[in-house]
Amino acid sequence: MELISSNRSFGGWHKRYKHHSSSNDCEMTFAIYLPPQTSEGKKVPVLYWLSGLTCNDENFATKAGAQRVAAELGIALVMPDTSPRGSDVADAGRYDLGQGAGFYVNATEAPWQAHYQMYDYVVSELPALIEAHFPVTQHKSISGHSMGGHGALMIALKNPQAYQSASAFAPIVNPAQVPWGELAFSEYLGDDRSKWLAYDSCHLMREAKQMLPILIDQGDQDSFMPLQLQPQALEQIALARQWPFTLNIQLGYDHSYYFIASFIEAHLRFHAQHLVL
Ligand SMILES: N[C@@H](CCC(=O)N[C@@H](CS)C(=O)NCC(=O)O)C(=O)O
Repeated sequence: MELISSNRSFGGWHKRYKHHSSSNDCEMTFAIYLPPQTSEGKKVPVLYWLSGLTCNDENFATKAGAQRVAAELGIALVMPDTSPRGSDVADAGRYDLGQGAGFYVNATEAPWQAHYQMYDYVVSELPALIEAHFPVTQHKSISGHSMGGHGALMIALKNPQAYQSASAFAPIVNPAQVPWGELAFSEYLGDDRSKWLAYDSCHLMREAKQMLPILIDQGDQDSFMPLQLQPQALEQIALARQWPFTLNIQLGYDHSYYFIASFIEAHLRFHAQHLVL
């Protein structure tokens, strides 16, 4: 692991690293925010943040303003990249497929399967690396935005024993049924739609055996909501299953980090209720 940069922030440290990922078979970059409690020798729980299309580890770190409340609560933030990267990694020359658009799945189809193993990276490789090298406990929760909201909900629904809680901003809840997901899943997973369901939050919630608390915020002025996001589809399933689930529709808010920055504090405090601090 190689340190790229280190910045003091709200009494803690924001650090960026690169390392060779065995899952993705390429060099990956991630960021970690270590709150001030870790300087006092304390181990803290972790909130993993998964970003959306076109992002890398820096969008959330520089635009969401999460560090102040993470420092107050004593929660580390881990921010992976959104896909494998590099000149020998397949790409598509468009914003919603390929580099910057890994969709947090394990690709099975050429040319993607050689490097696009983001599910294994986020679920297994990265937590093992973080827990081996930083003063953190094994307690973790997961959150994300848009494609990363899909990633956070899908990963938590598939691994309810590994996460205390999950939250999302403007998530793609039904990727098997909307254009962004249909494109990505047909490329990464092939044309057999039954294989897509393994990564579809609506399907996973319908089938789930174990429930974990979920919070979603969605702006009603988000131009992607009608076609790509549809969080009400997940809410219907949650209601039918009496799931511990909250969907807040926020009036006037769009899809941007201005929206995320407005409600990230509420998400951090939600996760703090479920993590051992
Ligand atoms: N570029 C795309 C939109 C991409 C987009 O909105 N990306 C969101 C995540 S889905 C984002 O977080 N962008 C980076 C940023 O705002 O910092 C378009 O114009 O249609």
